[in-house]
Amino acid sequence: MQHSIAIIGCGNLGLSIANGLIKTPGFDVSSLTLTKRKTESLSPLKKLGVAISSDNLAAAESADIIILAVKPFNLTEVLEEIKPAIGGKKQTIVSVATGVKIQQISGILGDDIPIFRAMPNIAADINESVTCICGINASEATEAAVKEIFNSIGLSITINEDLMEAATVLGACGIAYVLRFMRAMIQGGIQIGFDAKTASDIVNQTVKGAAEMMIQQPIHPEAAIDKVTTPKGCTIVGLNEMEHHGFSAAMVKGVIASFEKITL
Ligand SMILES: NC(=O)C1=CN([C@@H]2O[C@H](COP(=O)(O)OP(=O)(O)OC[C@H]3O[C@@H](n4cnc5c(N)ncnc54)[C@H](OP(=O)(O)O)[C@@H]3O)[C@@H](O)[C@H]2O)C=CC1
Ligand SMILES: O=C(O)[C@@H]1CCC=N1
Repeated sequence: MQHSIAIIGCGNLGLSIANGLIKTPGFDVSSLTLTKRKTESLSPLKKLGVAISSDNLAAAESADIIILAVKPFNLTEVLEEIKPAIGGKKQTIVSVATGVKIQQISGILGDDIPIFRAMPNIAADINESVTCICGINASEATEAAVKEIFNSIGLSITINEDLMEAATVLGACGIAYVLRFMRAMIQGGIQIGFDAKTASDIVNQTVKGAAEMMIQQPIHPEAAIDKVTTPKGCTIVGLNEMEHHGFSAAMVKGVIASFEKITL
C-alpha cells in the first residue's frame, strides 16, 4: 500500500520532490498533500489531484510520512506546530533542512519518533536527484518506505549523520556548481562561434554524456580524460590553460567554503 505523504513547506526543493513523485509511474497523487502559507503557486498541482493546504497540522495528521522542506530558520516553529499530530500513529519525519541535526528535531518531537534527514537536489523534479539519507528509530519497513520515496525521484544513498553536511555540499550545492560550469562552457562556445541555443544543446548533451559514461563505466575521470587528450593536441592545451587559471583549485576551495558555511 502506498503511504500518504505530506510535504510541508513546498518551495523550490519541496516542489521538485512533489513533481518527481507525481511523475513516478504508479504514484497515487491523491496520497500527496503539499503545504505552504501562500498556496497560489501550487494551484497547477491542485488540478492534478494533489491536496494543497496551508494547514500544516492537518497535513501532518493525515500523513504517514511527513517531509519537512521549510528553511532551517522556519523549522522549529513548524515542528512545534505539527507536534500535537505526531506520536499517536508514529508518523515518520523526514527533514531536508540544511544543517539541522536529528537530535534537534527529536528534542522537539520526542525521542521515539522515526526521524530521517534527507538531502536531495532539485533534479528531483525530473527523477534524477541524488539523495543522501540517515535516520533513527525506524523499522526496516519504515526505512524501506523512505528510501522508496527518494529512489523514485533518483538515487538514494544511506550515510552516517556526521556526513550529512558534506552530502549537502556535494549533492545539493553540487548541482549549482555543475550548472555554473555549464554556463561558462556555453559562454566559451559563443565566443568561438555558436549561437547560445546551439552552444547550450552541445554543452547539455556533452555533460549528460560525461555523467552517463561515469555512471555506466565507473572509471576514474582522469582515465577517461586520457582517452581524449591527443599528445600535443588541442584538449590538453585547453585543460592545462584552465588549470593555470586555478580550475581544480577553485572547485575544491568552493566545496570547502560551502562546507565551512554550514559547519562553522
Ligand atoms: N533549494 C535546494 O536546492 C535545496 C534546499 N535544501 C533545504 O530545503 C529547505 C527548503 O529550501 P528551498 O526549497 O530552497 O526554500 P524555499 O524558500 O524555496 O521553500 C520553503 C517554503 O517553505 C514555505 N514556508 C515557510 N514557512 C512555512 C510555514 N510556517 N508553513 C508552511 N510553509 C512554510 C515557504 O512558502 P510560503 O512563504 O508560501 O509559506 C517556501 O516556499 C531548506 O531547509 C534548505 O536548506 C536542501 C537541499 C537542496
Ligand atoms: O544554499 C543552501 O543553503 C541550500 C542548501 C543546499 C542547497 N541549497
